[in-house]
Amino acid sequence: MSSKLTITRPDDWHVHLRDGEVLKDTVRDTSRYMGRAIVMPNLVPPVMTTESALAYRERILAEKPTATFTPLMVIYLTDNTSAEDIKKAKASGHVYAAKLYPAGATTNSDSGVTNVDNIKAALQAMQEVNMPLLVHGEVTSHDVDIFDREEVFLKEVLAPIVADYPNLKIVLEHITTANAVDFVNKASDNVGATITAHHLMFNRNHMLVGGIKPHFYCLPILKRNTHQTALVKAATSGSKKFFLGTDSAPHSIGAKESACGCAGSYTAFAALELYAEVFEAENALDKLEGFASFNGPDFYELPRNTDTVTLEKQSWTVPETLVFGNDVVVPIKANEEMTWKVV
Ligand SMILES: NC(=O)N[C@@H](CC(=O)O)C(=O)O
Ligand SMILES: [Zn+2]
Ligand SMILES: [Zn+2]
Repeated sequence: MSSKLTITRPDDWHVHLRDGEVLKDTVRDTSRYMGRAIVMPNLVPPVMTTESALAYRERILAEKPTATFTPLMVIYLTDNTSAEDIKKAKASGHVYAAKLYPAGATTNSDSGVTNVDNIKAALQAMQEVNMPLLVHGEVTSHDVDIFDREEVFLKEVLAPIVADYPNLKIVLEHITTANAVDFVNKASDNVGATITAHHLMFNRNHMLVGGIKPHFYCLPILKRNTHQTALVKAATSGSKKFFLGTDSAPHSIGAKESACGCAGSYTAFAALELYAEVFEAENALDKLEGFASFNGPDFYELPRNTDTVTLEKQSWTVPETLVFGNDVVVPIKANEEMTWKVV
């Protein structure tokens, strides 16, 4: 086993950089070796217009990311997003996608879409201008069990969208089930999916056995180990439909370790290292470059990065906390050993 691995510079196709005083910390971590990042728009208030996306982009750039880093902006779909809004976003040259949050499904999704019928004009325009639809794929009805919400979304919401807009590019974000893997595999090449490092490394036992561990609480929630196994198989399969999206979603320690803790896990401090552990355990390190550096840009029809990053076999301990503005965030695998390091 060689102790070094050099791959084309990766990108993160789903990340939460947040805003304000924490932005310098998230931008530093994500830009450390990611070439580009699809920046999620679920701020308060959300990034709903081209103007707010461009202003947010300027705030990110003002935090002086590494010279190799480019933020790719996303607008947040609401019941009121029009075809004109989409065309304007596309024409800006800096908005690369629009995001469907079913209203109430996850962190800061209250202004999201209440019924997909309300965004027909926007979806039609996205199909026309070739702007990908990014999807948080969970239904929100109270009578659907939280562990079934992704599976039900596939049947009730996503399948009709795929059928009605066959030329629309769709990324099913942060997939968590074997059902989602099957759905994406059976769909056309216009349908892809991101997979997080934490959904590859963990299942619901990690979150719930031996005490409830809030830092594993994210949405869609970790599922049983059979689903985890299906995700690992998909990510390491070499299929071009699956690509790296960390869904790194930091919340301050107090917001997580709470009687009503926020959903989201922080992984951007060591994203590629976490994925490398998973791929190595599967004897699939040769598939990491496709997943991390090729499949995403190919799906988005963007050029692949042209320089490289090198991972080295190196043991190090994840800090207990990391600086997060004036507060701290507890990273995934806090106090635990890592085996790879980007050098
Ligand atoms: N994944 C999460 O658990 N949380 C994300 C929102 C999201 O991506 O659904 C966040 O913004 O905190
Ligand atoms: Zn989400
Ligand atoms: Zn997310």
